[in-house]
Amino acid sequence: MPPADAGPAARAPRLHLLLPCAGIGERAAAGGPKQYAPLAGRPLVAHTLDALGRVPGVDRLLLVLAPGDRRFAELLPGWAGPGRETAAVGGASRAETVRQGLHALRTAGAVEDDWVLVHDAARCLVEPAWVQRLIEACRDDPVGGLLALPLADTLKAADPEGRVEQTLDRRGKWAAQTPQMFRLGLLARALEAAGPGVTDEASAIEALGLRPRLVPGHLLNLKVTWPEDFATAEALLRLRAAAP
Ligand SMILES: Nc1ccn([C@@H]2O[C@H](COP(=O)(O)OP(=O)(O)OP(=O)(O)O)[C@@H](O)[C@H]2O)c(=O)n1
Ligand SMILES: C[C@](O)(CO)[C@H](O)COP(=O)(O)O
Repeated sequence: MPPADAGPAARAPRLHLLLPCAGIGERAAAGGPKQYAPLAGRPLVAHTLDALGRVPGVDRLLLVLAPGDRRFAELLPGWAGPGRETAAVGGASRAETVRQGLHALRTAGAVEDDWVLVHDAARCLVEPAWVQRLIEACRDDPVGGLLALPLADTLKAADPEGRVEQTLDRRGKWAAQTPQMFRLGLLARALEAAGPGVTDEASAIEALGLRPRLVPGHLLNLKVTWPEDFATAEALLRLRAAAP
Protein backbone atom coordinates (compact mmCIF):
# COMPACT_ATOMS: atom_id res chain seq x y z
CA MET A 1 0.00 0.00 0.00
CA PRO A 2 1.32 3.51 -0.79
CA PRO A 3 1.59 5.90 2.18
CA ALA A 4 -1.67 7.73 2.86
CA ASP A 5 -0.21 11.08 1.71
CA ALA A 6 1.35 9.73 -1.52
CA GLY A 7 -1.40 11.21 -3.72
CA PRO A 8 -2.57 9.52 -6.95
CA ALA A 9 -0.36 6.56 -7.94
CA ALA A 10 2.18 7.56 -10.60
CA ARG A 11 1.73 5.60 -13.82
CA ALA A 12 4.58 3.69 -15.39
CA PRO A 13 6.41 5.71 -18.07
CA ARG A 14 5.04 5.07 -21.55
CA LEU A 15 7.01 4.47 -24.70
CA HIS A 16 6.35 6.67 -27.73
CA LEU A 17 7.92 6.32 -31.17
CA LEU A 18 8.28 9.61 -33.00
CA LEU A 19 9.22 9.62 -36.69
CA PRO A 20 10.43 12.85 -38.31
CA CYS A 21 9.07 12.56 -41.87
CA ALA A 22 9.03 16.16 -43.05
CA GLY A 23 12.32 16.38 -44.96
CA ILE A 24 12.61 17.35 -48.61
CA GLY A 25 15.25 14.77 -49.53
CA GLU A 26 17.50 17.20 -51.37
CA ARG A 27 20.54 14.89 -51.46
CA ALA A 28 18.50 11.91 -52.65
CA ALA A 29 17.29 13.84 -55.73
CA ALA A 30 14.25 11.57 -56.07
CA GLY A 31 12.01 14.25 -57.59
CA GLY A 32 10.18 14.79 -54.29
CA PRO A 33 10.46 13.83 -50.62
CA LYS A 34 12.43 10.55 -50.52
CA GLN A 35 10.15 9.07 -47.85
CA TYR A 36 7.48 8.63 -50.52
CA ALA A 37 9.72 7.29 -53.28
CA PRO A 38 8.83 3.75 -54.39
CA LEU A 39 11.04 1.08 -52.88
CA ALA A 40 10.44 -2.63 -53.50
CA GLY A 41 6.90 -1.81 -54.63
CA ARG A 42 5.87 0.43 -51.74
CA PRO A 43 6.57 3.96 -50.51
CA LEU A 44 9.84 4.01 -48.56
CA VAL A 45 8.17 5.10 -45.31
CA ALA A 46 5.77 2.13 -45.43
CA HIS A 47 8.72 -0.20 -44.76
CA THR A 48 9.82 1.89 -41.78
CA LEU A 49 6.30 1.91 -40.34
CA ASP A 50 5.86 -1.83 -40.82
CA ALA A 51 9.03 -2.58 -38.86
CA LEU A 52 8.25 -0.14 -36.06
CA GLY A 53 4.68 -1.43 -35.83
CA ARG A 54 6.18 -4.79 -34.81
CA VAL A 55 8.12 -3.44 -31.80
CA PRO A 56 6.42 -4.76 -28.64
CA GLY A 57 5.51 -2.43 -25.79
CA VAL A 58 5.10 0.77 -27.82
CA ASP A 59 2.14 2.89 -26.70
CA ARG A 60 2.02 5.37 -29.57
CA LEU A 61 3.61 5.84 -32.97
CA LEU A 62 3.59 9.46 -34.13
CA LEU A 63 4.59 10.37 -37.66
CA VAL A 64 5.50 14.04 -38.04
CA LEU A 65 4.72 15.27 -41.55
CA ALA A 66 5.37 18.58 -43.28
CA PRO A 67 2.56 21.12 -42.94
CA GLY A 68 0.07 20.59 -45.78
CA ASP A 69 1.42 17.11 -46.65
CA ARG A 70 -1.26 15.19 -48.57
CA ARG A 71 0.96 12.50 -50.04
CA PHE A 72 1.06 10.38 -46.92
CA ALA A 73 -2.73 10.01 -46.73
CA GLU A 74 -2.90 9.33 -50.49
CA LEU A 75 -0.19 6.68 -50.38
CA LEU A 76 -1.07 4.98 -47.09
CA PRO A 77 -4.80 5.56 -46.59
CA GLY A 78 -6.04 3.92 -43.43
CA TRP A 79 -2.64 3.75 -41.71
CA ALA A 80 -3.67 6.05 -38.86
CA GLY A 81 -5.79 4.63 -36.06
CA PRO A 82 -5.60 4.05 -32.32
CA GLY A 83 -1.97 4.40 -31.27
CA ARG A 84 -0.91 5.41 -34.81
CA GLU A 85 -1.13 9.11 -35.46
CA THR A 86 0.12 11.78 -37.83
CA ALA A 87 0.77 15.45 -37.06
CA ALA A 88 1.50 17.83 -39.93
CA VAL A 89 3.66 20.13 -37.84
CA GLY A 90 7.16 19.51 -39.27
CA GLY A 91 9.69 22.34 -39.31
CA ALA A 92 12.53 23.62 -41.47
CA SER A 93 15.12 21.36 -39.82
CA ARG A 94 14.99 17.84 -38.41
CA ALA A 95 15.48 19.20 -34.88
CA GLU A 96 12.56 21.58 -35.35
CA THR A 97 10.36 18.74 -36.64
CA VAL A 98 11.21 16.63 -33.58
CA ARG A 99 10.58 19.58 -31.26
CA GLN A 100 7.13 20.10 -32.76
CA GLY A 101 6.45 16.37 -32.55
CA LEU A 102 7.23 16.38 -28.83
CA HIS A 103 4.77 19.22 -28.40
CA ALA A 104 2.11 17.16 -30.22
CA LEU A 105 2.84 14.19 -27.94
CA ARG A 106 2.38 16.36 -24.86
CA THR A 107 -0.88 17.72 -26.25
CA ALA A 108 -2.05 14.13 -26.72
CA GLY A 109 -1.37 13.35 -23.03
CA ALA A 110 2.26 12.21 -22.91
CA VAL A 111 4.09 13.29 -19.75
CA GLU A 112 7.63 14.40 -18.92
CA ASP A 113 8.85 11.00 -17.70
CA ASP A 114 7.61 9.09 -20.74
CA TRP A 115 10.26 7.69 -23.05
CA VAL A 116 10.42 8.92 -26.65
CA LEU A 117 12.26 6.97 -29.33
CA VAL A 118 13.01 9.21 -32.31
CA HIS A 119 13.58 7.33 -35.55
CA ASP A 120 14.31 8.73 -39.03
CA ALA A 121 11.53 7.83 -41.46
CA ALA A 122 14.37 7.43 -43.97
CA ARG A 123 15.93 4.48 -42.06
CA CYS A 124 13.59 1.98 -43.66
CA LEU A 125 15.68 -1.15 -42.98
CA VAL A 126 15.32 -0.91 -39.21
CA GLU A 127 14.47 -4.21 -37.50
CA PRO A 128 12.31 -4.58 -34.37
CA ALA A 129 15.07 -6.57 -32.60
CA TRP A 130 17.49 -3.63 -32.87
CA VAL A 131 14.91 -1.27 -31.39
CA GLN A 132 14.23 -3.73 -28.57
CA ARG A 133 17.97 -3.85 -27.84
CA LEU A 134 17.97 -0.07 -27.42
CA ILE A 135 14.91 -0.14 -25.17
CA GLU A 136 16.41 -2.84 -22.95
CA ALA A 137 19.71 -0.96 -22.67
CA CYS A 138 18.13 2.40 -21.86
CA ARG A 139 14.95 1.88 -19.88
CA ASP A 140 16.85 1.98 -16.54
CA ASP A 141 19.45 4.50 -17.71
CA PRO A 142 19.43 7.96 -16.08
CA VAL A 143 20.13 9.69 -19.42
CA GLY A 144 18.99 7.50 -22.33
CA GLY A 145 20.89 6.57 -25.45
CA LEU A 146 21.08 5.78 -29.12
CA LEU A 147 21.89 3.07 -31.61
CA ALA A 148 25.31 3.66 -33.12
CA LEU A 149 28.17 1.78 -34.77
CA PRO A 150 31.87 1.93 -33.95
CA LEU A 151 33.67 3.28 -37.03
CA ALA A 152 35.11 0.50 -39.17
CA ASP A 153 36.84 2.69 -41.76
CA THR A 154 39.82 5.02 -41.52
CA LEU A 155 38.56 8.54 -41.02
CA LYS A 156 39.71 11.43 -43.26
CA ALA A 157 39.13 15.16 -42.96
CA ALA A 158 38.70 16.79 -46.40
CA ASP A 159 39.88 20.20 -47.59
CA PRO A 160 37.63 22.41 -49.78
CA GLU A 161 39.15 20.86 -52.94
CA GLY A 162 38.17 17.34 -51.96
CA ARG A 163 41.68 16.31 -50.95
CA VAL A 164 42.71 14.74 -47.68
CA GLU A 165 43.69 17.38 -45.18
CA GLN A 166 44.26 14.98 -42.31
CA THR A 167 43.68 11.42 -41.14
CA LEU A 168 41.76 11.49 -37.89
CA ASP A 169 42.09 9.04 -35.02
CA ARG A 170 39.06 6.76 -35.31
CA ARG A 171 39.53 5.14 -31.90
CA GLY A 172 36.46 5.67 -29.76
CA LYS A 173 34.44 7.14 -32.67
CA TRP A 174 30.94 5.90 -33.40
CA ALA A 175 28.51 6.72 -36.24
CA ALA A 176 25.13 7.73 -34.80
CA GLN A 177 21.99 5.96 -35.99
CA THR A 178 18.38 6.02 -34.85
CA PRO A 179 16.26 5.33 -32.85
CA GLN A 180 17.53 7.64 -30.12
CA MET A 181 15.73 7.23 -26.79
CA PHE A 182 15.28 9.93 -24.15
CA ARG A 183 12.70 11.08 -21.60
CA LEU A 184 10.22 13.50 -23.17
CA GLY A 185 10.82 16.36 -20.73
CA LEU A 186 14.61 16.16 -20.92
CA LEU A 187 14.61 15.94 -24.72
CA ALA A 188 12.22 18.86 -25.12
CA ARG A 189 14.40 21.03 -22.84
CA ALA A 190 17.55 19.95 -24.65
CA LEU A 191 16.18 20.73 -28.13
CA GLU A 192 14.83 24.06 -26.95
CA ALA A 193 18.28 25.01 -25.65
CA ALA A 194 20.22 23.63 -28.62
CA GLY A 195 18.24 25.38 -31.36
CA PRO A 196 17.35 24.14 -34.87
CA GLY A 197 20.85 23.19 -36.04
CA VAL A 198 21.61 19.97 -34.12
CA THR A 199 21.54 16.92 -36.38
CA ASP A 200 20.45 14.39 -33.77
CA GLU A 201 18.76 14.23 -30.38
CA ALA A 202 21.89 12.99 -28.61
CA SER A 203 23.82 16.17 -29.56
CA ALA A 204 21.20 18.27 -27.84
CA ILE A 205 21.39 16.09 -24.72
CA GLU A 206 25.22 16.24 -24.78
CA ALA A 207 25.06 20.04 -24.91
CA LEU A 208 23.40 19.89 -21.48
CA GLY A 209 26.52 18.15 -20.17
CA LEU A 210 24.99 14.64 -20.19
CA ARG A 211 26.45 11.50 -21.77
CA PRO A 212 23.99 9.35 -23.73
CA ARG A 213 24.60 5.58 -23.77
CA LEU A 214 25.94 4.13 -27.04
CA VAL A 215 24.10 0.93 -27.93
CA PRO A 216 25.44 -1.16 -30.84
CA GLY A 217 23.20 -0.73 -33.89
CA HIS A 218 23.54 -2.54 -37.20
CA LEU A 219 25.34 -1.85 -40.47
CA LEU A 220 22.09 -2.41 -42.36
CA ASN A 221 20.27 0.28 -40.37
CA LEU A 222 21.27 2.72 -43.09
CA LYS A 223 19.65 6.06 -43.80
CA VAL A 224 18.59 6.47 -47.44
CA THR A 225 20.41 9.70 -48.23
CA TRP A 226 22.02 9.56 -51.72
CA PRO A 227 20.49 8.50 -55.06
CA GLU A 228 22.39 5.18 -55.06
CA ASP A 229 21.02 4.28 -51.60
CA PHE A 230 17.62 3.43 -53.10
CA ALA A 231 19.05 0.48 -55.05
CA THR A 232 20.95 -0.77 -52.00
CA ALA A 233 17.90 -0.52 -49.73
CA GLU A 234 15.67 -2.16 -52.33
CA ALA A 235 18.06 -5.08 -52.81
CA LEU A 236 18.24 -5.64 -49.06
CA LEU A 237 14.46 -5.47 -48.63
CA ARG A 238 13.96 -7.99 -51.46
CA LEU A 239 16.56 -10.32 -49.95
CA ARG A 240 14.78 -10.17 -46.61
CA ALA A 241 11.39 -10.81 -48.20
CA ALA A 242 12.81 -13.86 -50.01
CA ALA A 243 14.44 -15.28 -46.88
CA PRO A 244 12.65 -18.35 -45.47
N1 LIG B 1 12.99 19.51 -41.80
C1 LIG B 1 13.15 18.19 -41.68
C2 LIG B 1 14.31 17.54 -42.18
C3 LIG B 1 14.41 16.16 -42.06
N2 LIG B 1 13.40 15.47 -41.51
C4 LIG B 1 13.45 14.00 -41.43
O1 LIG B 1 14.62 13.59 -40.76
C5 LIG B 1 15.07 12.35 -41.26
C6 LIG B 1 16.55 12.37 -41.56
O2 LIG B 1 16.86 13.51 -42.35
P1 LIG B 1 17.60 13.52 -43.75
O3 LIG B 1 18.08 12.21 -44.16
O4 LIG B 1 18.56 14.66 -43.73
O5 LIG B 1 16.36 13.82 -44.71
P2 LIG B 1 16.07 15.06 -45.62
O6 LIG B 1 16.16 16.32 -44.82
O7 LIG B 1 14.78 14.74 -46.28
O8 LIG B 1 17.26 14.98 -46.69
P3 LIG B 1 18.21 16.16 -47.19
O9 LIG B 1 18.97 16.63 -45.98
O10 LIG B 1 19.07 15.51 -48.21
O11 LIG B 1 17.31 17.23 -47.76
C7 LIG B 1 14.22 12.03 -42.49
O12 LIG B 1 13.30 11.02 -42.16
C8 LIG B 1 13.55 13.35 -42.80
O13 LIG B 1 12.24 13.21 -43.38
C9 LIG B 1 12.28 16.12 -41.01
O14 LIG B 1 11.36 15.46 -40.52
N3 LIG B 1 12.18 17.47 -41.11
C1 LIG C 1 19.91 11.48 -36.75
C2 LIG C 1 20.86 10.92 -37.77
O1 LIG C 1 20.24 9.88 -38.49
C3 LIG C 1 22.04 10.32 -37.02
O2 LIG C 1 22.97 9.81 -37.91
C4 LIG C 1 21.31 11.96 -38.77
O3 LIG C 1 22.10 12.93 -38.15
C5 LIG C 1 20.13 12.60 -39.47
O4 LIG C 1 20.49 13.01 -40.75
P1 LIG C 1 20.76 14.49 -41.18
O5 LIG C 1 21.38 14.36 -42.51
O6 LIG C 1 21.71 15.05 -40.17
O7 LIG C 1 19.42 15.12 -41.15
